[in-house]
Amino acid sequence: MKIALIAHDGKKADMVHFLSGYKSQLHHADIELVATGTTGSHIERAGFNVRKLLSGPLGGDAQIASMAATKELAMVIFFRDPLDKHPHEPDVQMLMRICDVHNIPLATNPAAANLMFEQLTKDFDGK
Ligand SMILES: O=C(CO)COP(=O)(O)O
Repeated sequence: MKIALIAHDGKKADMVHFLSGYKSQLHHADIELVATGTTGSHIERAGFNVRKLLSGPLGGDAQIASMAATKELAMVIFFRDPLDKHPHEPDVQMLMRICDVHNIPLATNPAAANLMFEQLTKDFDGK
C-alpha cells in the first residue's frame, strides 16, 4: 500500500510529529511512503524510508495527483498551511479535486490523519 505525504512549510514539523506517533506501523512491509521533495527530506531525516518526488512548487503535487488518478494511492495526507500563500495553489486544488474524483481518502490536518491512521493500524492488528 502506498501512502502520499505532503506538508506546506509551516506544517512540516507537524507532519514529522504526526508520523513519529506511528513509527512501528509505518515500518510495516506493505507500506510505501511517497512524498513531495522537501517534505520527503524532513521525513527521511526523522528516520523513515520515503520515496521523494519533485518539490511541490516544481510539480510534486501534480505527480501525486497523477498517482491518485491511477489508483496507486491508498490515502493522501496533505497538511496544508491555510495561513500562507502558495505560488502553485492551482496544483494544490487540482490534487484535492483528483482525490475527490477518485474517492481517495484525503486528510488535510492531523486530526483527520489520526483517524485514518487509527483505522489503518486496526487493519494491521486484524491480520
Ligand atoms: O508545496 C507543497 C505542497 O503543495 C509541498 O512541497 P515540498 O514538500 O517540496 O515543500
